[in-house]
Amino acid sequence: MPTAVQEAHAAHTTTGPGTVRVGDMTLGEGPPAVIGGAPGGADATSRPMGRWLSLRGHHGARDARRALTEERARWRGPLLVEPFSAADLPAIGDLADGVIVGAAWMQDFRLVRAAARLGLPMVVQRGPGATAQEWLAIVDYCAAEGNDRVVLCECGDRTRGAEHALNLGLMRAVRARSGRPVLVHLGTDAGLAGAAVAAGADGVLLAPEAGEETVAAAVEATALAAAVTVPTARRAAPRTVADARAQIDRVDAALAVLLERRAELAGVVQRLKPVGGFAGRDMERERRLVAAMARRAPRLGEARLARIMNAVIEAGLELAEQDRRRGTGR
Ligand SMILES: O=C(O)C(=O)C[C@]1(C(=O)O)C=C[C@@H](O)C=C1
Repeated sequence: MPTAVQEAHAAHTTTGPGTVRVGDMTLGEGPPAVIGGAPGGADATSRPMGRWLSLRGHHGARDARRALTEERARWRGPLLVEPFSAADLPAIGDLADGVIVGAAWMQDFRLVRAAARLGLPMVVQRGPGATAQEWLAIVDYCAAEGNDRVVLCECGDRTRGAEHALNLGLMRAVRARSGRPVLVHLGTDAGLAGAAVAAGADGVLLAPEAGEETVAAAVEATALAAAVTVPTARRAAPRTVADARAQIDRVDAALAVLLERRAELAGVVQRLKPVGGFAGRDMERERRLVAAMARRAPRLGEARLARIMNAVIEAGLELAEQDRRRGTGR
């Protein structure tokens, strides 16, 4: 059964780009992907959907086959690899699920073509300062080798002061123009993960060394952004019952994501308060949060919102008490 986030995101894809499968990850469909960062242990609540590895840092000094075999021992999921040179391609063909054409490689057409001939999905990064035209030219080089499984990745431009200025407008335009899934490279900072997805990205790339907390932040921000952007972005007035119901379904999918997150946070409060659960109920706090919501939902108004929020809050308290009894709370 699809999750609420997948349902919320489905609308994104009916008119969105084509899809590219990398191992068992589908880019351009379903929830936005988070690729890279700490693989997460058995008890991790958030894991990346895929990982990537660059062989460039070793300048060819490290044996690609050995590096990839080691990575495979740590990570069984989808693996993308950036070669240092054409010499790395046979190992990548045998052990990886996709190739990354790094931002610094954009002008190396021979390497791009040789990599495309592996037949694996390609993630083509935009080099600093490169125009949409130059970026999309790489896609044509891949296509010329019979490889149409291309994903684009916005990596930003170097600016004075800030090292990494992402161009989300360019990313959005290229996604629409090329009909291909697009990722945004965030490095070790997940702060723009939600903004990237809200701007239309199909996922984000984190630095391979990004820690578990960064992965968790990116997973949460991208899921929430996908859930809330899709229903509010499509405000065309529905004309039939089926249309209106389809739009309601998308809004409900977003609500489900938010309600799940709210329950999780309310559970944290129950564990931290001196008296948690129903016994520690704080009606003044509830009244204030309803009043604040009524300012955003004036047509529903305080009285109706109070009924809705009472049910939401009681469901959260029930769940928190159940978690406490079973010792399962996060
Ligand atoms: O803020 C608190 O004290 C909570 O316990 C959280 C919460 C909520 O779900 O928002 C739950 C119960 C309280 O009556 C008030 C608010």
